[in-house]
Amino acid sequence: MIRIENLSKTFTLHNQAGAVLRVMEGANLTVEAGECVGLTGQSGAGKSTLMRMIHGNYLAASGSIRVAGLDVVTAQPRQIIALRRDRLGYVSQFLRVVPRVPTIEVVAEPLRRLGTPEAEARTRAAALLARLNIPERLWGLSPTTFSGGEQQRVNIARGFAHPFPVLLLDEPTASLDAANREVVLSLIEEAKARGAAILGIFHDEAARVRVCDRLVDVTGFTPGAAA
Ligand SMILES: Nc1ncnc2c1ncn2[C@@H]1O[C@H](COP(=O)(O)OP(=O)(O)OP(=O)(O)O)[C@@H](O)[C@H]1O
Repeated sequence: MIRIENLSKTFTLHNQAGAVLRVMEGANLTVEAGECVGLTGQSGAGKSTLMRMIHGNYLAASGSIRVAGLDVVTAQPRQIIALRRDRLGYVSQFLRVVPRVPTIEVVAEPLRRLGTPEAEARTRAAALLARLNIPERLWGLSPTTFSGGEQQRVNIARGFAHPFPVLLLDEPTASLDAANREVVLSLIEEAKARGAAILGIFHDEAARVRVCDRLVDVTGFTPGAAA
């Protein structure tokens, strides 16, 4: 489902005399269907950079990243847009939304983009919002003024609305209380059970132990570290 081979990444700092940072070299990683792999490694080791490359936000210097059959390193932008629409979900830590769009629409939108009938999309969105304990009186409001934890839960509801075969999770339990953390861990377990391939960053160690089948330390992908 995710197959990364011999991946390298450099950053060119155009505002600093074109300095080139080599941040990753010879990275290999596979995530199979039904498996959850956790990325570890100290701050700055490259966990987020790797996730952004898989999502197609950062361009690799070389190597390949096959996600549900598409190599995102060489793919055209429209192919990446299609991949994100139906096969690759990404739950980042922060919600980014268009102002004034009601919460229920924010959550239903990924389904509507796939052609799900309006009523069905809203029913699914409502079920997820209820499960994540977002009070119904807030569903018609834009989430822009919600608390950090509420915004994170709206983001999770949106990320889990469509049963993506591949999911990237960036600290999905970061600012949640115990009850909501439990809901999110159950959603992850259910996604694994239906065969999703999941790659995540979990600073919450207990969460990591519970949902991850394997851990991969990205420090091994630091230039010079590869054997
Ligand atoms: N857009 C960018 N431009 C230049 N350098 C970057 C950029 N993004 C990341 N880096 C560099 O790449 C390296 C890896 O950063 P990254 O954010 O992937 O680490 P991380 O393991 O996710 O860290 P943390 O746990 O602190 O979030 C760092 O040295 C960082 O400074």
